[in-house]
Amino acid sequence: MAAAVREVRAANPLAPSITNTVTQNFVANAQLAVGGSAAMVYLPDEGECVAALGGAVYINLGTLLPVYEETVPRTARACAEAAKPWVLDPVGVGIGSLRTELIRAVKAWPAAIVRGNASEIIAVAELWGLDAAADNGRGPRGVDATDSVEAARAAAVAIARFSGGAVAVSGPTDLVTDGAVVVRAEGGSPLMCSVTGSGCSLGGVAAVYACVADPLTAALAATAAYNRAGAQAAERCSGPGSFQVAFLDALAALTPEEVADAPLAFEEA
Ligand SMILES: Nc1ncnc2c1ncn2[C@@H]1O[C@H](COP(=O)(O)OP(=O)(O)OP(=O)(O)O)[C@@H](O)[C@H]1O
Ligand SMILES: Cc1ncsc1CCO
Ligand SMILES: [Mg+2]
Repeated sequence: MAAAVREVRAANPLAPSITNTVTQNFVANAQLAVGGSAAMVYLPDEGECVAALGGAVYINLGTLLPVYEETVPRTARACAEAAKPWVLDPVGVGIGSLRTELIRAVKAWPAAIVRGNASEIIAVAELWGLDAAADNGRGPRGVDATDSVEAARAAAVAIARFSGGAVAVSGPTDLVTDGAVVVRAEGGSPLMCSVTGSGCSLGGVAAVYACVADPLTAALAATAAYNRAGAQAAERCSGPGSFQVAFLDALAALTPEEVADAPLAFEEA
């Protein structure tokens, strides 16, 4: 994790995004704060182009446009063909039919990291037919979780075993797994739920680290960085608005050691 943080600062890797219009700015700024480079695109040929240019791609389904019916599968396929890791954030899975279709479609080119809140991870495992234990989810309420992180454990492990990558479930305690180990990470702040895009930008930062590290290390580094920076920002702010500013400052100031020393609890999956 420390090496990933250090290498990103040294190499300034590009992790392009296809991501929602609500939080694009926060995603890009968080990617820059950790030392990465950002580029947001919408069109199918641009997705293929940036898949070739970038070290890893972030795809977030938060606010779909008709063109995404082409952009998302073509970009995921381009990543798979170029052996580039990509990060899936299945925001709002369950809203409308296109989201469902796209998540079904990209099962063919599995993401190196699937990042979402607990309800989204449970819903993806169900959609991909991966895990019978997962269908006790209550389903996302719009873009927010209604399930606990622990309720998504089996779904997260099933997705990681299927993809061969990592799954990061965010919440009060984060859970990250590669299908062999399950890691829990504490920290952050409840204020992160009052700033839209805390999760989206976590996915964007995971993509930056995936440019230089394996999926599990990248997901853990991003999660640990968020927990550290979130806790520090909460001490320095006076509410959600100043929290977001303090959070970006804290993210930019994190040392590799602070990220690597974040408390993590490992167990066998
Ligand atoms: N109660 C909490 N205490 C501490 N940290 C939290 C809490 N809730 C969420 N977080 C942190 O906030 C970040 C985003 O997680 P969250 O589950 O809110 O994502 P999300 O629902 O996908 O967000 P969004 O869709 O708005 O981007 C993670 O780093 C997570 O650890
Ligand atoms: C609020 C919201 N709506 C669609 S995407 C998004 C950002 C948080 O996921
Ligand atoms: Mg989200």
